[in-house]
Amino acid sequence: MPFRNARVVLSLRFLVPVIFSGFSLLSFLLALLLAGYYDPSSWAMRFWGLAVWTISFGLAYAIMHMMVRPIEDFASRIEEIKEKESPGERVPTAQQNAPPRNELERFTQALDGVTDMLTRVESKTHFPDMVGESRAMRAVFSQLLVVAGSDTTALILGESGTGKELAAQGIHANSPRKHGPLVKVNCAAIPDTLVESELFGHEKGAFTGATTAKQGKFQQASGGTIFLDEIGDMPLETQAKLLRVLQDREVIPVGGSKPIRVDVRVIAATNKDLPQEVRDKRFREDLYFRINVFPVELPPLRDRLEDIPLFIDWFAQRADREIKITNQARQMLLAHSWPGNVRELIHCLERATLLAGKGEILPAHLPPPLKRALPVMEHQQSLNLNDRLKEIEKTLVEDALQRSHGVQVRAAELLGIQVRSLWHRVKKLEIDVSRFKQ
Ligand SMILES: Nc1ncnc2c1ncn2[C@@H]1O[C@H](COP(=O)(O)OP(=O)(O)OP(=O)(O)O)[C@@H](O)[C@H]1O
Repeated sequence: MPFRNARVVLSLRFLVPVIFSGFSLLSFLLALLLAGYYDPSSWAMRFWGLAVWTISFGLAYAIMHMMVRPIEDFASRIEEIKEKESPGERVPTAQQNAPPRNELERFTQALDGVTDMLTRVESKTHFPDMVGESRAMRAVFSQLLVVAGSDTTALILGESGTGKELAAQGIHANSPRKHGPLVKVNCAAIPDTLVESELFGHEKGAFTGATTAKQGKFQQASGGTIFLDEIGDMPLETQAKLLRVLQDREVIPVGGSKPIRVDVRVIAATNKDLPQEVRDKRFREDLYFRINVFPVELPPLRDRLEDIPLFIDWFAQRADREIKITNQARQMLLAHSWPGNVRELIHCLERATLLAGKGEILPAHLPPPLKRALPVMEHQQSLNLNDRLKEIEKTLVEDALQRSHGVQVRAAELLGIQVRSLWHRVKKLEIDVSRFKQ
């Protein structure tokens, strides 16, 4: 969006005068034509034509310049303030890192920065418990904020430990139902036979052991939100009943016959591939469509490694102590693929701070899977600068190719470079692109 703004500004500055002077010239010629003085071979007419064009261009340019200049100055001032307030705080992308080549880029970068700053401030206010300033997380925060404002069913997707439950809490806390209850149900943790009575309640004597009538979670959540965690593990029979509740907004307790109205907003979450579950007939297709109204996908930690330093600071704040970490240990945290995501990172930091005592966290304090990166890092450190840069470049290019499944135009976009430049690098680094194609 800011890019477009900058373009608009430039168009205003140059295009408007060109159009305006063009029209002036045309009107001048038309006036001569109508008055019967039009003669293309006349030097006087050419002279006055040129004069009309130049004067109208100059006039329009001066007016546009006066209007546009304050906007550009404003953008530069914000850029300066931002630099002073948070020097080096952000991890810039390849494109952001490059110095601006012209006015247009300077302007675009300044406005991009303002947008970034605003969303970071916003996400900290709205989701104080969620750490993350990476682009991927800021995209998630905006989606969470959008869905929070409505009563729509939200479906949170993502690997285990990526923060799905925190996201659900965030949606509820930012929703108009925030003063109502947030009731959590872990569909995977309840025995199949009890899921229905847990969700919808039961009447007295509905089954052996039901000595009293009991309200279900849907009723408990009335006026608020119900969070159906691990919905992919819900038994098929209960899925059919849940579908009816979502359609009719009524529950019938087990053993009962009278429907009870419920006013509940539903948030569901799963780490399962629901379309695959549907194909395997373990999840009802109609329920999938019913809950897949507004899906939000939480990125795995390996796709937002730039958030790791923030997690270290956040962890130190929670532990109420300063945590020092050696450069090598930090590099190891960044080199790990974090299959257990944030949960694994938190456990790793807990363990390392305990082992480190009052000292710095060293590579030795990190768990064995992280130490696997050590030989690679040592190998990298033994290389000279050019070879190290070449290895890093190769890793980044290969990573982009991996993520784009070998589509080079997409990989170039991910890297923020021209596709020609990518071709050159692929050749120079002797990368076989075909192995990334699906
Ligand atoms: N962005 C985050 N900021 C702070 N803590 C986080 C973040 N994401 C996850 N956590 C922490 O990681 C742990 C796991 O998070 P959570 O239970 O929300 O994940 P989940 O995706 O629901 O996991 P699962 O699928 O296994 O239930 C929790 O301790 C949570 O506080």
